[in-house]
Amino acid sequence: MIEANLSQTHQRLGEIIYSYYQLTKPRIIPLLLVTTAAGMWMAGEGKVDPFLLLITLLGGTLAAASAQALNCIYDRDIDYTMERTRHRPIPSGKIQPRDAALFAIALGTLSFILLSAFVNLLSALLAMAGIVFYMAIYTHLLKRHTTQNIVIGGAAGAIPALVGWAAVRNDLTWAPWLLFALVFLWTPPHFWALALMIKDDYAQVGVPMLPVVAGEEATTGQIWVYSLILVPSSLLLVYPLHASGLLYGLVAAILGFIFLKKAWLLKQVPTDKDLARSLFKFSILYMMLLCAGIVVDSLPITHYLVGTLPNI
Ligand code: HEM
Ligand SMILES: CC(C)=CCC/C(C)=C/CC/C(C)=C/COP(=O)(O)OP(=O)(O)O
Repeated sequence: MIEANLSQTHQRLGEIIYSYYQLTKPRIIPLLLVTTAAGMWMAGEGKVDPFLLLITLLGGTLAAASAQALNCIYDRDIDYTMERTRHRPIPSGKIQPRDAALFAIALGTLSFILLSAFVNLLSALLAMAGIVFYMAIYTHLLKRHTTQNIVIGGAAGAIPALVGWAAVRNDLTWAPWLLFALVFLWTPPHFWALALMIKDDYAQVGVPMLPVVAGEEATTGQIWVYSLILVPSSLLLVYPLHASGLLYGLVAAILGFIFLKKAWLLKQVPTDKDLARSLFKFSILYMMLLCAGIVVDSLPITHYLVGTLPNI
């Protein structure tokens, strides 16, 4: 009897922990951290202190989780109506908004304390700016009011790259701002490709995502324009900034070619959901590999190997 009660309590506790985990939209956080790591390695020119890395990624995780939990509280009405989001912890009644708010405040506070105490004030303030921008500008001001919601709001998702650089150098030069710009330019193709697939959901709750208001043709046209700016911009890290080298340049060029091809194919058949899905999925791989390219390119072993290549 006691054993059965204990096992029930364990199970209940497990469910509660899982619900809080879900509240942070955990699947998105790893890619945000990958952009932070790219900023760190670029700033450290291949050498990053493991303790600094750990604390920065932990602080970044806590800040992003806090931002997502706050977003879940604010958007609980539309999340309840949309099929994709109906099972989130707040609309499904697993977590009360008040408890979620306490959780989000605790995460945000912990992030600020960790980053300011063990990293530096600039990175802590940037992470806080990310939370405020995502909530106040994207979620509150823009999401339900303009088709440009994710273009301007996308700046929040680009801040973790700045956090990474600032954690190592305690400043912000052209190179981190370019990395910021790459994530910023990448966000519209990333999100609109997905929005093309789930536009009926957004239409149902009156969120003016571009495909809902302007239609598929205009959206794929915009995706194409942003992709056309993104791909050449990614090479600016090599020249004129010299913040990354030829290996990264090669990776960026190959990834960029595939990105442009997928965006172009989608532009030809704007209603094809498979092409939209393909671009959305590739957008995630693109950002992951682009950042991996920055990291690998910065490593001393890469410099050594590139140095041993015969001059052409
Ligand atoms: C305003 C900007 C953005 C919006 C509106 C947006 C929106 C979304 C949405 C609605 C999903 C589907 C998630 C779900 O089904 O619950 C998604 C997936 C995803 N997003 Fe974004 N996103 C944005 C920016 C970013 C940024 C900056 C990153 C990271 C650098 C990112 C990384 C991801 C990843 C990794 C997934 C796939 C998650 C999975 O495996 O299901 N997103 N995004
Ligand atoms: C430094 C720092 C903490 C930055 C915060 C970055 C951050 C949390 C970016 C998230 C971007 C994102 C996935 C938005 C989802 O949009 P949505 O909320 O409209 O998606 P939904 O339709 O799934 O709810």
